[in-house]
Amino acid sequence: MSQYAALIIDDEPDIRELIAMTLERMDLQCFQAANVSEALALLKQRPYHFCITDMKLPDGNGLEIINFCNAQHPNMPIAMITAFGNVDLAVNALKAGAFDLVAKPIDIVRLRELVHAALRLTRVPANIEAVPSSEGLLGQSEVMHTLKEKIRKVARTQAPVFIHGESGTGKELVARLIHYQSVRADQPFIAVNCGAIPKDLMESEFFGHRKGSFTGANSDKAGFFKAAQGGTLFLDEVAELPLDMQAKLLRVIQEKAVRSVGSEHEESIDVRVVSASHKDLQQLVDEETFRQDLFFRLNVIQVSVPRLAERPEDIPLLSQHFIRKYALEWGMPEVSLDARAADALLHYTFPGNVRELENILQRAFTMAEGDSISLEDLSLTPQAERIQPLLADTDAERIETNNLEAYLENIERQAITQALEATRWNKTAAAEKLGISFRALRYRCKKLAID
Ligand SMILES: Nc1ncnc2c1ncn2[C@@H]1O[C@H](COP(=O)(O)OP(=O)(O)OP(=O)(O)O)[C@@H](O)[C@H]1O
Repeated sequence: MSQYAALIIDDEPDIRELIAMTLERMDLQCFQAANVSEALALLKQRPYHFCITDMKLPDGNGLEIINFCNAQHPNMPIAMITAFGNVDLAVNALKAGAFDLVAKPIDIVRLRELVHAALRLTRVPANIEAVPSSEGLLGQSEVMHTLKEKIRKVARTQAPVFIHGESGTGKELVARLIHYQSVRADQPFIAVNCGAIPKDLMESEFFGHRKGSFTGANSDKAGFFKAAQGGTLFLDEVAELPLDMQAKLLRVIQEKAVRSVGSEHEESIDVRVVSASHKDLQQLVDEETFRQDLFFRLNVIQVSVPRLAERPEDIPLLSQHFIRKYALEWGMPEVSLDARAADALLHYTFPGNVRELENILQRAFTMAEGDSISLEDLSLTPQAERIQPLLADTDAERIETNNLEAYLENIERQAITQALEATRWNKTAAAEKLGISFRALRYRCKKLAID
């Protein structure tokens, strides 16, 4: 007897038959329904390992099936059959929790791949705590529970995800968890910082190049998309992509194919794109620095990562985790925070979020004498200094100079250094503080020889 059961919902008997034949060859026992009410009746009778439903049904639509299953069978992957060009409905289906989409006319090879992926879901740990602890997202606060639940749900679909949150909140960690909870867990996870790639190398870094296609291309290179084949490509700081690159990226995502620089052929790719930014992409779209169509593609599902200030109750747990981590890494005995230090951390605002907390504790750990970390060891920047405007008194002075350029460079250097110090040399956070892009900050640091 077959190990798996599938439910096929479509009002066209030919399509149901085609899907049933394909699935039966894959050793699935198939049940069929021609409309929503038949489907709901079958869903109430027994569990299924997989469900595929048409979007438009005579007495309703596929979203009703998804909503019913979200409540009754939350672990069953549901694929949605969509008519070509119906992007809005497709996006709604993914947002509602559909596992993946199948375009009409149905491509049997693609359907088989999709069913394989759906059945693999049963082998993926449903519980986020089952992921190795080094990868774990720490936090017992309510906002973190909500986030973990969302990650669990999102990991079970193939939809693109956009992760929004301030610098250092753990966006990359969230992206990794989405990958490791998904059917792609045993395939590569490739993380790319879009703000750190030189503009003229972008195309070759993303899509690869053929040997000899430009000066310096001494061998074939695969590029990020091909490196992530079968897995997940994480585009961090996606707002930093220049507009021409955004257009190329959109094309690759739409076509599911890449052409390396210097190659004549396109190669098909199967990569889930997860992106992140601390910036408000909708605002960038309004300002016309980010393409609306790309935003629409990337932002099918949005996950927000809370600031550390929104979950102070997690600070003790995180502190203990980082102290233990450095004690282990450096082979030293574990220390604890004394009462004043613990209290100060609870009331600190952490513009650099969890990363800043980690940096503070790493430094304090090296400073600590004896078996505890004191308030002094933490060297917290006083609140007043952090909110003082960067250049508070320049306009009060009379400016006299015979070298305007050097004078301005000096002010620029001062502003950048202060922002870097205030963010513990976290360039992403410093750039945000200064209101410039990560790339612009990198360029200015280089120009002004700030190390
Ligand atoms: N909830 C958490 N539990 C444990 N460690 C965390 C958590 N959140 C963040 N971290 C740690 O904090 C550091 C920063 O996290 P991460 O790089 O994921 O942040 P980010 O939001 O992607 O930052 P950026 O926007 O600057 O790229 C990492 O070392 C990460 O492991």
